[in-house]
Amino acid sequence: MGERGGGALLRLRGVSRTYGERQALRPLDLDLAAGGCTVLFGHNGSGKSTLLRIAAGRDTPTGGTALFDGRPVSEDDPEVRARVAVVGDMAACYPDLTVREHLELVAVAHAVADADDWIDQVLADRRLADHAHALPASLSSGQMQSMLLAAALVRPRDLLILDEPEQRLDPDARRRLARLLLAERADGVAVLLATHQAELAVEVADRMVALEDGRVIAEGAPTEVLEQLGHRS
Ligand SMILES: Nc1ncnc2c1ncn2[C@@H]1O[C@H](COP(=O)(O)OP(=O)(O)OP(=O)(O)O)[C@@H](O)[C@H]1O
Repeated sequence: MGERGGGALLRLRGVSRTYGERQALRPLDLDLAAGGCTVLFGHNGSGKSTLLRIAAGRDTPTGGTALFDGRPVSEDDPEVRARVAVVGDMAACYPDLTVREHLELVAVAHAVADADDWIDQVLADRRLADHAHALPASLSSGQMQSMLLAAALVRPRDLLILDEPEQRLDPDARRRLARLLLAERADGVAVLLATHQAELAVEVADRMVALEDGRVIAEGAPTEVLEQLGHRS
C-alpha cells in the first residue's frame, strides 16, 4: 500500500456546494491517500452523492478547492479521466450493447491493449460470464449493478469512487464486493465510497465521514464513528 507522492491523492479543502438557497454541503476537508478507503455515511439527502460528484470532477464546488494529485478535479481533464474510475448508474448504459461490449468500450476508451483476458477475468469475478452477451434490459438489478462495477474494473485506476455499490447485491455478491475493495486498497488504489451499510464500512474502510444535512457530524475510524452515532449493528 504505497503512498503516491507521499501525500493525499485526493485533497478537499473547505469544499461546499449550494443549490440555489439550499446548502447541500457545508465547508469540509477530506484527504485520501493511495491505498486508503474513506466511507461517507449518512441518511438520504445528507450530501454523500454531492461530495462524490465533486471528488469525481463531475460537479464543481461552489466554495473551496478539490484537488486530485495536486490539480483541480475536473472530468474534462484527461489525467483525471485516465486515473479516476467512477462506478456509474444505469443511465450510463447503452441499450443495444451487450455486457461484454460495454466492458470492451471502456477498455478501448482507456487504450487497454489485449483487454480480452482482463475482461474475461472481471466477468468471471463478478459472476457475469453467463450474461456476457446479454443486453442491459435483460439483466436483473443486481446483475446490472455488477456490470456497472465491472466497467470500472477493466481500466487502470488510482482512485475508485462508488456510490452505494452494495445496492441490489445479494449477500454473496456483497461479500465479494468487500473483498474486491480490500484488494483494490492492497494494490494502492484509493477508494471513496458512500454506503448505508455499516458492516461494509467497517470491513473495507480505514476512515468514516458521517454527514447530516451536508455537515460532518463525526469522522474517524469506522467503529469509533459508529459508536459515536450510537449505531447498533
Ligand atoms: N441537482 C440538485 N439540485 C438541487 N438540489 C440538489 C441537487 N442534487 C442534490 N440536491 C440536494 O442536496 C442534498 C444532498 O443530496 P445528495 O444527493 O448529496 O444526498 P445523499 O446523501 O447522496 O442521499 P441518498 O442517500 O439519498 O443518495 C439534498 O437535500 C438534495 O435534495
